[in-house]
Amino acid sequence: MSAPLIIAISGASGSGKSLFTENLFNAFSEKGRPVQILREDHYYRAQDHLAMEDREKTNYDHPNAFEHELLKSHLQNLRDGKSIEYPHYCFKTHTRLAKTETLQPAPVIILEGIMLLARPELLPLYNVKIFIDTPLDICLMRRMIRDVKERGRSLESVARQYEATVKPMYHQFIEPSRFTADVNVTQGGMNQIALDVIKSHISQTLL
Ligand SMILES: Nc1ncnc2c1ncn2[C@@H]1O[C@H](COP(=O)(O)OP(=O)(O)O)[C@@H](O)[C@H]1O
Ligand SMILES: Nc1ccn([C@@H]2O[C@H](COP(=O)(O)O)[C@@H](O)[C@H]2O)c(=O)n1
Repeated sequence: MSAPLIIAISGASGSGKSLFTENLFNAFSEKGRPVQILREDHYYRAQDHLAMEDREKTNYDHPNAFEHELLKSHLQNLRDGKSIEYPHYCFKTHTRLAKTETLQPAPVIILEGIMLLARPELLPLYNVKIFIDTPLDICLMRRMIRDVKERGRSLESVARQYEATVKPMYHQFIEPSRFTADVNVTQGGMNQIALDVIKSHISQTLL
């Protein structure tokens, strides 16, 4: 198998990265192209050694919160045609789950996460870099709803975390990383024209 096409999708928390990724994934799966999705969230560091109250104090919006060395070696393995043991993460307990999942290499790999374009050492591994450019107030609104419904948070804790780390780290690391992207996508995960343009680029590259 020739080297896979690696597409990195980044942007603020709540910008629509996951939705965009799923829409792109569906477009390729329909055509029978095996696509593998990797989420940077799964590479948050394990924190089993910390008490819950200490885990709650971690800055999850700093690049060092992720084990990017592991992500990098997984990308290299997939590129070399080798399978990986993909970690799983729990947002409620703030740590990795014990189980991993064996993932096989595929012709298209879609990666999504907040810090993917902020780590210079990862950039050469990507063939296409996309930034989902959504106004922060919209991201916050979506995050509030999602984190309360799906990640076991209270409204107060979402607001506190947003002020303390999410917003300042966005300005320090994520926002400047948009300039490394090949494509900046406005209007989030449902921007059909952006999806079509990217799909057509990928289809041509895979011919
Ligand atoms: N364009 C959109 N319009 C309406 N809701 C959206 C849109 N994009 C994303 N959402 C919703 O907002 C929430 C956060 O989006 P998600 O894709 O998970 O963001 P991210 O992965 O960037 O954190 C999800 O519930 C998602 O369904
Ligand atoms: N234990 C954790 C780990 C991460 N977060 C927040 O998740 C955000 C990134 O994930 P998205 O799916 O929203 O892109 C990031 O902004 C972290 O603050 C968390 O709250 N708890």
